[in-house]
This record gives sequence, structure tokens and C-alpha cells, in this order.
Amino acid sequence: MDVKSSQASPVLADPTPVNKSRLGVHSSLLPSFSTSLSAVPRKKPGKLDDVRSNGWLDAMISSSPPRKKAVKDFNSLSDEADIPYLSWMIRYPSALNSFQLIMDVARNRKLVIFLDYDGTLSPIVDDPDQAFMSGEMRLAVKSVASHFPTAIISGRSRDKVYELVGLTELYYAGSHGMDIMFPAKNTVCRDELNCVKGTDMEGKEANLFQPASEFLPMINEVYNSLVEITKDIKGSKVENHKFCVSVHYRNVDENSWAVIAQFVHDILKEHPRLRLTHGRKVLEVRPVIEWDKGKAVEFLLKSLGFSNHRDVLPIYIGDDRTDEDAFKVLRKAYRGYGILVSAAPKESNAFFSLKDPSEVQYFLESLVKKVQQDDE
Ligand SMILES: O=P(O)(O)OC[C@H]1O[C@H](O[C@H]2O[C@H](CO)[C@@H](O)[C@H](O)[C@H]2O)[C@H](O)[C@@H](O)[C@@H]1O
Repeated sequence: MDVKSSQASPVLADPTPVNKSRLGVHSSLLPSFSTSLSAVPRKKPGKLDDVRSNGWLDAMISSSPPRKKAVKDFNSLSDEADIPYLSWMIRYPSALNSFQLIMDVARNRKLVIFLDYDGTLSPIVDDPDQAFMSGEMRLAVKSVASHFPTAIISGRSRDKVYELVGLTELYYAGSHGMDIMFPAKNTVCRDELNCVKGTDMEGKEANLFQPASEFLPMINEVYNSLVEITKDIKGSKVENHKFCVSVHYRNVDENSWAVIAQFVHDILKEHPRLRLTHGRKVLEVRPVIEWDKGKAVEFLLKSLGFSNHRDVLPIYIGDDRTDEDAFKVLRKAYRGYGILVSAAPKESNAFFSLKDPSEVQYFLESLVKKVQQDDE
């Protein structure tokens, strides 16, 4: 169903120039790591210099802004500490305040919604196994999916994210888009080589696109090695997401971050066909194949028959660095809108911003309300 609007404004305007500079922390501000090894392991990591000089530590430190309390009144200007955030919002306007503008651009076009999971639909919490979405958020996502094609694209395994979301109305892409399931009926799989037929959670015929399937044994092996070598680092956690592995350091003493990074660095040195990406207080090991959340968005749009730029307006909502690939794809040729979920200023390829998952929920509910009003 399309969103209708009374005002015509077909131009997909770019409200902000993108500053590509990175928010880094100078290495002179880093803590000393000389005492960290006592906390750690039987197997020794390689020289810790690697991860200091290659920028990993800077990236790790800036990888997740401190969590703030949800702000109920998103128009409030009262908190002086929020001035940097408010000036950042001039470049990344609130998708709530810009809602009418987005609806004007969506006029006579089909909205297709892409959602990240952690930090977008569920708040960031210390334990990844406790990252649940609220019942209200589930209802909002379900309602959106009943009006617009909606996909979840997560770094988690597809099974895990489905278990957390629990809705059959959506398309699911796990492992940063390296594991995509979509119905076989009325769709085309654009890459026959990497597509197999399967059945979805309801037993219906589905296409399964897995461009990294040859990496499965390697990922399992690396997962086992990472579990073993990090087991004495207090607070570390390694997750197997089928086509990628997550190494969490959110709960690790900052003095041991260099050690955990160096272990991952050493593993990657032994496996040149794997690479690293940074998430929120997590190091993610994945195949070197040219595939990411941006490619997954393009793939789904094509496979589901939504590749015509003039008829379709894709919106992608996400909060971390891996979502930037999707924002870039949408920004290219003013194809659609990326919406960054962030309570702190950060550089992004997104057009708009939302402060936290509660604002995401409100935005999704507003989409549903708008389409219901138009149908009346
Ligand atoms: O692509 P996403 O759906 O956003 O998944 C990215 C990673 O999310 C999870 O980790 C993040 O959320 C955790 C729970 O709030 C938090 O504890 C952690 O620090 C975050 O990095 C997930 O556990 C990772 O495996 C995903 O890659």
C-alpha cells in the first residue's frame, strides 16, 4: 500500500552534506595496557602493538556512545548537555519532525521498510541474550509489515533474530545479510548460484540466499578457537552467527581490550579470507566476500520486485557502523532514506535520525496511522 499525501514534493532532498571524518580518540588518550595481561589467558596474544597501530583500539573505544535515558519529549531544548546533540540534529534532522516531508516524498510510491534489530528495535543491554524487544514494539513492527513490505537485516544469525522478533509477516536477513530468506512465490532469486529452495517458519516454500555458504566450516573453526582463547578474559563473549562471529567486549575491563583485539587480529592473520568489522562494543569476524547490509538491501529490493527507483521509497533504520553500508546504498542517487538511531552525535550516511528505539516505535506507529487515515 502506498502512502498518500496532500502535498506534492517529489524531490528526495539531501538535508545535510556528509562529513566523512571519523570520530576517533587520539592514541595519547588511551590507557596503558601494560598491566592487562595478568587478567588473561593461557595462550598469549601476538604483539599488542598491532592493534594499537592499525586503529582497531581507537575504533573500539568510539564504537558505542554511552547509553542515555530515553527522552520522552523529543522537542525539549531544556537540557544544556544536549546542545552538541541538538546542533548535530541540524545535519541529521529528526525523522519524527521531518515526518510530513518524508510522507510527501513517499506520495504515490511504495514504501519498503528495512529494520536493524539491536539498538533499533531493542535497546542496547549488557547481555546480548537479554536483548528483547517490547510487546509494543513487536506490535508496531507487525502493523507496519501488514501495510508495507518489511525486512529485518541483522548481524545476528537469521534463526536467532527470528526467535527474538517472532513475527512471520517479515523477511529476515541474518549474518549481516549473508543469509536471506524470502518467499518463493512471486519472487525471483537474482543469484541462482547462491540460492537454494527451502521452507520458511510456516512451512511455506522459500528462497534461501547464502552467498558465503562455503565459509561455514571456517567460521565454525574460528568460533571454536575464539571461544577457547578468550575464555579467561572476564566479561568477553563470543557468538556464532553462522556466517560471522561476534566477539563482545562491552563487559570486559578496558585494560584488556587490547588483548582481546590482538587475539582476533592473530586469528585473522591465520585466516586471510576473513575480515573484521566493528559494531557496538563488538568485533565481528566475517568472510572477505563483497557482501554487506547494503548489498542485502539491493538484493531484496530486486528479488521482491521493488527495484524501480521512481515507484519505490526504501527506508532503512539502523544504529551501528554495519548499517552505514545500507545508508550509503540509499543515499546513492537519492534512492531512499537512511535513518540513524543515535542518542549521541556521530557521522553517518543516513539522512535523518531518531534518538532511541522508543522513537523508532513512534515513527513506525506514525507510518501506520498515516496509511490508515489515507484509507478512510
Ligand atoms: O545488526 P544488529 O541486529 O544490530 O546486530 C548487531 C550486533 O548486535 C548484538 O550486539 C549488540 O547488542 C547487544 C545487546 O544489546 C549488546 O550487548 C552488544 O554490545 C551490541 O554489540 C549481537 O549480540 C551481535 O552479535 C550483533 O552482531
